[in-house]
Amino acid sequence: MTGPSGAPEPALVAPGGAGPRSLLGSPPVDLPDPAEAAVWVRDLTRRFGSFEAVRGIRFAVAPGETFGFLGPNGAGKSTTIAMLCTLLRPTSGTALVGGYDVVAARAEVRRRIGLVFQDTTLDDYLTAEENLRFHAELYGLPRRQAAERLDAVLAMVGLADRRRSIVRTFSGGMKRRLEIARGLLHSPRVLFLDEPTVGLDPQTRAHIWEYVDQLRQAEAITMFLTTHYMDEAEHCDRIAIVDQGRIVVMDTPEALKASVGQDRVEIQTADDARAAEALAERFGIQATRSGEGLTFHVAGGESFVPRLFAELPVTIASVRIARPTLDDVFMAYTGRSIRDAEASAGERLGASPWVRARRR
Ligand SMILES: Nc1ncnc2c1ncn2[C@@H]1O[C@H](COP(=O)(O)OP(=O)(O)OP(=O)(O)O)[C@@H](O)[C@H]1O
Repeated sequence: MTGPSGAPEPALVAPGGAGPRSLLGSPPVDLPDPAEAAVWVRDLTRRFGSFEAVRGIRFAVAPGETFGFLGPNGAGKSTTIAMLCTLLRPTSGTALVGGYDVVAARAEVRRRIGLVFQDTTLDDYLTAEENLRFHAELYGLPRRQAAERLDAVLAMVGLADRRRSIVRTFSGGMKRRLEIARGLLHSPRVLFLDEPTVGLDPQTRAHIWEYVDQLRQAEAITMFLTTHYMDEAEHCDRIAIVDQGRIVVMDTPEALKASVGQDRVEIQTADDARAAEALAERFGIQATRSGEGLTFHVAGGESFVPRLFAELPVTIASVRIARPTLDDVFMAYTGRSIRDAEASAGERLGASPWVRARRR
């Protein structure tokens, strides 16, 4: 796999900032001392029969960091999170959470983590408060401590005034917020959120993120989340872009976008097919066609556009230049858009009865 042409290879930055790393294929990441990391993962793999869902990933998350796994459906995000939460045994490799091994010290790991999963596990027939109390008992929280904590977490997710409502009457967004509150109840060191906003409408997703961002300030907690929404990855301190069981690249969202280095140019023309041919012949640019026109990437979009008008033998109706997004980063490092990756994963996954059963 190759990086974006001409772009300097971004570093796989491990907590502590220890030196640059090369990154593509299976990158040799220098890991910090396991004792300094909230999550520490070395060469982790997971196979299902002959299929390798997670293929030797390596990364570390610093205490207090919000770290995201960004990738299309089927990339191995949930499988990784399930291993880190001790719900699935790795095939090989090592993973430590809060300094404890996820295989050898499951109970220690479980005490230190909170989970918010894609599928709701709330009891619909209990009130918000009863759901939380049940969880506090499971974790053996002393009664007074539980009561205080319950007040705090309900306030944190804006549900204090709905504490006595039956969960069945909650909207999807409220349920997700309650799940986040529950995940935080026992004051975990690391909160795992697997696609925390999947299935919610854009406005509710934005609200959930407001709460998550506030939590980061209030709790100084480490967060590990997965998402296939590019915009959500922007909330992370660092992200790992994952594809087909591998970490393709890992850095801050800003550094990743800077590494792509090229602007995205979208044009609408009188004849897109001819324009695409001319772009290839005259400028060596491969443009992709969408319903709305042509898209391509160049360094210095603004200075390129006048040349385009002067040299393209087709009338240009409109031009739009955009700075790189995480979408472009995904495209640059994997060679396809996350939407195409999702579509092909969908075809692949569609055949699997296991996945069909899991999907709502
Ligand atoms: N128990 C299982 N048995 C067989 N295959 C599995 C199992 N769990 C996961 N897989 C396969 O492993 C691959 C990775 O799945 P995983 O759920 O980790 O992906 P993901 O990135 O989290 O995507 P999604 O958001 O759709 O869950 C997929 O191809 C999936 O079909």
